[in-house]
Amino acid sequence: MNSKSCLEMGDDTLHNVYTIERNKTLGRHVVATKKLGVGETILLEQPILIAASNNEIRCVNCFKLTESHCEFCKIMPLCGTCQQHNQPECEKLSSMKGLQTDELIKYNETYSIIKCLLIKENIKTEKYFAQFLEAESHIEQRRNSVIWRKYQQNIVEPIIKSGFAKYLRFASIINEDFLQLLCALIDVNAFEIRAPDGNPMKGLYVQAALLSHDCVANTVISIDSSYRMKIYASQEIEPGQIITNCYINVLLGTRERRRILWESKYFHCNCLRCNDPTELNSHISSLLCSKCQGRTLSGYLVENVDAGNYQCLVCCHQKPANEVNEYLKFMQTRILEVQGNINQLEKILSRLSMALHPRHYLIVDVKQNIASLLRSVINDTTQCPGIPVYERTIELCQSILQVLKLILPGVSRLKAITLYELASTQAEYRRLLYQKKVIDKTKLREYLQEAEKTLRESIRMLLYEPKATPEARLTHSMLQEFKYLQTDIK
Ligand SMILES: C[S@@+](CC[C@H](N)C(=O)[O-])C[C@H]1O[C@@H](n2cnc3c(N)ncnc32)[C@H](O)[C@@H]1O
Repeated sequence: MNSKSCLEMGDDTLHNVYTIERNKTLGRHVVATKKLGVGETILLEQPILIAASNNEIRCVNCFKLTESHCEFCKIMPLCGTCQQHNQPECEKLSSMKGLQTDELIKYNETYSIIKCLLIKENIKTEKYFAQFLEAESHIEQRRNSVIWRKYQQNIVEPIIKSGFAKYLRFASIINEDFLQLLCALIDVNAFEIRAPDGNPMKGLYVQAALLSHDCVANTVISIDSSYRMKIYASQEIEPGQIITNCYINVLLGTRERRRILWESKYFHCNCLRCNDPTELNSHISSLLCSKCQGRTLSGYLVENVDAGNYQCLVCCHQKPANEVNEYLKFMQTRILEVQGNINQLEKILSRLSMALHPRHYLIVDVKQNIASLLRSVINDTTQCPGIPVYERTIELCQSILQVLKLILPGVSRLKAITLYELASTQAEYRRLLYQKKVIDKTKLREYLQEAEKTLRESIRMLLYEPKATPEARLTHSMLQEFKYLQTDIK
């Protein structure tokens, strides 16, 4: 992608299916003006800004990692392959004679703010900057916080010292607070997007940022290889209904999700899932009750936030929340220590299964890890995995899907990919059983029809993905596999 298209976002297609409203809790938010069917496009948008994350330095044209800079403006990172970046931006920077470029180059986190200021400087793009300024920043909550002080040192002071402001038309409004405001606006409103190497970057989409959060969102967000965002309905949306996006990983428990949302977006989530101690019956944060489990009554402990404990829904047995959280933190570290080791992960899984609900998020996390390692064994043509490898993969995919179906109603990429892994493992497994003469032709056909049904469900969910995405490419392979299955069945 080049930076020119990045700045042409205002001309993108806006489907006239929503209106922007405002209330006390959500601030501005997006409401459907008509009934939206599953998969219906709500918004297509180009970002106004793409910025590197985690202190990485990326070419401003192709976003690959680089250490070199543009030979004209001598500021913006530009890789050896890219000849130029956004022309007005480069010309403006080149014209700043006497600018202390060292300060900017030394503190590379300044680039995103410099680019923001240049969006305002350019009369063709300043309207997008104006829209961006209307967004929520929570600047007062951030004042003098750790992040504030970090940005003060790494962004605000270097920009001020470089003398950058004096070259801008609106120099008089640039002060420490204004630069902190821009940093806050990016943090609260940017989306995590993928760099060419798969690492995270930040993308600023002014329209899409208007969507409020819900832990069970009614949209899917997809970003293609030219960073164009597509938002489509994951389930039917009625006129007047709020259109929502989930800002965080759905495979976390309420305590973790709320903590992350509070620390990064400065609000307390009160969605249906967060307010339900069973998390929509998924029990993704529940524990086994050591008092009544295994007896006639099998209870689960769910968190009672107000009481600061976990309480059994059947026998009312209690555990202090801090004790539970310490245990979860400890087990999380153990999981990280044994990444990539199937046997160790299986051991941890048995240990977790004695304490946590079978759909607890840590159990799901370990199961996902094991399933993905087993899938690599199955896909590796140099290995001949035995029947237990297939059986275990199928079992794991099925139990992961049970959780996903509860917390991700409607269309979901995660569900589609898990369904695909299940279907292809099922098909390969049954073919192997047939080869080994464990099952006959009739049984094989029956089983392949089952895999075909699962694969069809998966493909149906990925059909709405934009063309230039990994998921669209995956759909292509899935369609091939679907054809093979149909031929085999015939
Ligand atoms: C990406 S912005 C969304 C647009 C924002 N309301 C605006 O007016 O610019 C994220 C901010 O919106 C608010 N917000 C979004 N979802 C919310 C929710 N479910 N509950 C409360 N506040 C929410 C929070 O202030 C959050 O920091």
